[in-house]
Amino acid sequence: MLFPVALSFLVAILGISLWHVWTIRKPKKDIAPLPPGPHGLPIVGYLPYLGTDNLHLVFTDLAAAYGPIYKLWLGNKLCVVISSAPLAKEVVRDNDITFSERDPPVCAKIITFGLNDIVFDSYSSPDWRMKRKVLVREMLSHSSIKACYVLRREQVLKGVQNVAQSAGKPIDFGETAFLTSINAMMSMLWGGNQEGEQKGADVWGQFRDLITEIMVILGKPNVSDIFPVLARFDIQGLEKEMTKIVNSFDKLFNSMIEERENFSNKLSKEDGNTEAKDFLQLLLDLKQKNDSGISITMNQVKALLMDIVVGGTDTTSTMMEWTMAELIANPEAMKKVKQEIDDVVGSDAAVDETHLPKLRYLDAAVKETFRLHPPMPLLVPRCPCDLSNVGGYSVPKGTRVFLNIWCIQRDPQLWENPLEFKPERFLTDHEKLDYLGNDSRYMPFGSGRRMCAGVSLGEKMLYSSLAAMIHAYDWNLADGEENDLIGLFGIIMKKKKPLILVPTPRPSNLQHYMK
Ligand code: HEM
Repeated sequence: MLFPVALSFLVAILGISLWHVWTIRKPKKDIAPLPPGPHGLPIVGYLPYLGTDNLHLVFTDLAAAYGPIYKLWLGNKLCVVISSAPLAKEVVRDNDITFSERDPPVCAKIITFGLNDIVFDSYSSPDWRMKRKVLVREMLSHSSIKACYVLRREQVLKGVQNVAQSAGKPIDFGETAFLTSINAMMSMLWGGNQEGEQKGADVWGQFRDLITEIMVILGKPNVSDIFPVLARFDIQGLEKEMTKIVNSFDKLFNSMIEERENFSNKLSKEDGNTEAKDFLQLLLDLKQKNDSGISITMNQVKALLMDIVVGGTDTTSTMMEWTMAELIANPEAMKKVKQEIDDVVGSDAAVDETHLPKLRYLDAAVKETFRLHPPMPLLVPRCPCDLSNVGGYSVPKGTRVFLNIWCIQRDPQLWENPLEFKPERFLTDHEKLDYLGNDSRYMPFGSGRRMCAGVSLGEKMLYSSLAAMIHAYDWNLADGEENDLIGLFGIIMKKKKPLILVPTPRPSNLQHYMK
């Protein structure tokens, strides 16, 4: 008697459980399915199949198999990859606010003084708005960028002068470009009043080394991001390394700030003049002024400095290297760029920023390089703050969304002969495309509310340094070197092999940079 009762009880429990599972798993009528995607392994998901380099290429191959929107699991993280212009538009324009969150990696939280920066802070935080306003409207406004032009120009001239020491010898062009852009950036950040050239050079050298280390660590996949439950063990030791770096940065920032505060006090006592044009002073002034309605903490000041130094230097110099590499590989285009610079600047002066609007072919060549080699081929991943729908598929809240602009900017349906370097396309059929992300076929600086905050400064630094180098020297590939145009995926996609070139001075032009 007892047995049939127990059996019916068990059947009832099983029935209820099955019904429960069925109702949970069964997609609700009005909720679209998740995008298709490859199967992975239990626990680790698709992670073992991603390989160790060139994630954008793996993602592009998967798009050929699964379509312009697909999902994959990396550990227990759901990721969605978008690889077509119309779907990218749905994300960054039509649903911009929903997709304006980030999903910051553990190491990014450390290096940004606890998400006190702009790149990784949450869109919904009022602080993010305030910081972005400070950077875009105060520090990088048209008048501020103009005001620190002298500091930038001095470093471009120095960059050209430094190359003169290696005339006729092979040099690593990427390294030269990096030195020029970090020096220009540091000068704008801090250069107005630093005491002692040598001291400045030493500190800038330390920044340079630290930035390189940050890029290496941020570029490594971190087990703590994929399995957050393991984060406290820091299995690869990356968080420990990043903490060391942020401590070094902190020391450098503290000494810069202290030195500046002492210097400003001294000045104001001596002659009542506290005005300085560099970014550090602008930030410190804002921190002190309460009447501006902006209340910024010291950690936010440091994190903003970090965004500028890290976000603005490697990107700019990497693009100098890629553009030079494409011009070396395409001598006809190089000839046109050089001819245009010679026509506009002549041999009576050095390149300066007033020449840039007239260098239309150079502009087209740089844009074409951004198309083929965007330094952030997957942008900075987005994260929806709510369940959303893209291309008829559900993208749940918290999904990490990659926009594969590398794939979109080489899509044969959008670009004629997409693999060819053809600057002319930006003078004819694609003349209207710019860096503002209004057209989802082309967005090397991103798009929408989270697009790059430093476009105009990055553009000025890149164009003026490159034009000056081409004006002052002829550049040729060093003997035995290859110019292979292959990228290596990382937080910034650089050339896999460095570009080793031999500079030959163009004496009548070079003299204007040596003063
Ligand atoms: C060639 C130079 C540069 C390139 C290619 C570049 C590219 C990018 C990209 C692709 C993003 C992500 C956009 C998105 O998610 O849609 C970004 C974000 C950002 N960039 Fe740049 N960038 C450059 C220069 C600069 C400079 C010079 C600065 C500052 C002085 C800067 C500051 C930022 C900041 C603060 C963000 C985060 C914006 C946010 O999340 O709200 N960048 N950049």
